[in-house]
Amino acid sequence: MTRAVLSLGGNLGDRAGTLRTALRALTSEGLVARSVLYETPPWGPVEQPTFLNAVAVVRGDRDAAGWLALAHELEDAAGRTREVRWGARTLDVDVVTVTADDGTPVRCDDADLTLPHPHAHERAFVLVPWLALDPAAELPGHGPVRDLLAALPAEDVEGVRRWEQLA
Ligand SMILES: Nc1ncnc2c1ncn2[C@@H]1O[C@H](COP(=O)(O)OP(=O)(O)OP(=O)(O)O)[C@@H](O)[C@H]1O
Ligand SMILES: Nc1nc2c(c(=O)[nH]1)N=C(CO)CN2
Repeated sequence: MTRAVLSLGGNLGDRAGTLRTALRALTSEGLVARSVLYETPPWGPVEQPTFLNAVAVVRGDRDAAGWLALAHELEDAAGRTREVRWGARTLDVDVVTVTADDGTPVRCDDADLTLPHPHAHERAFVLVPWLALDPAAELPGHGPVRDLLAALPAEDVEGVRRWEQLA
């Protein structure tokens, strides 16, 4: 068994409906916990609409490649097409970390699967929902999520706003 932290986001179409459908699909995939939805300003160089984001923790029989395959299945089910890097999309599901049951983090350096996710430590849209879900969360190789958030510009962190009440 492994445990994966997934980041879900989207900024096209029915953002909340798409995210809720994906989160519901995770209930049959060993969903352990999920954050509420947050509204987040676009991260990165592309000018684009505001995102809704959430973080989910899942535990199941899949290995790291299996969690990535699930991420792609969810994106495909949301009608996502792959166009501009870091650009607008109906649904983006990133695998943030995968951990074995003994606590060992899985590390991968392939272009197809890099673990931990190479940008998670600098993305308030990942760290804020993750910390709300798990105050003891740690990003392997980077440290406590709480400390990573404290190191980000305040405006990045304050831009991430809770969009729905506690689930
Ligand atoms: N940890 C990971 N989680 C999800 N995709 C990954 C990961 N590591 C590598 N990839 C690869 O990245 C490729 C491009 O993903 P995608 O189009 O979602 O990029 P992006 O969302 O624009 O950028 P980012 O991955 O920085 O959020 C995917 O085909 C996937 O195989
Ligand atoms: N706020 C926010 N910004 C992003 C997001 C996202 O999910 N949320 N995903 C991106 C794709 O890599 C690029 N920028």
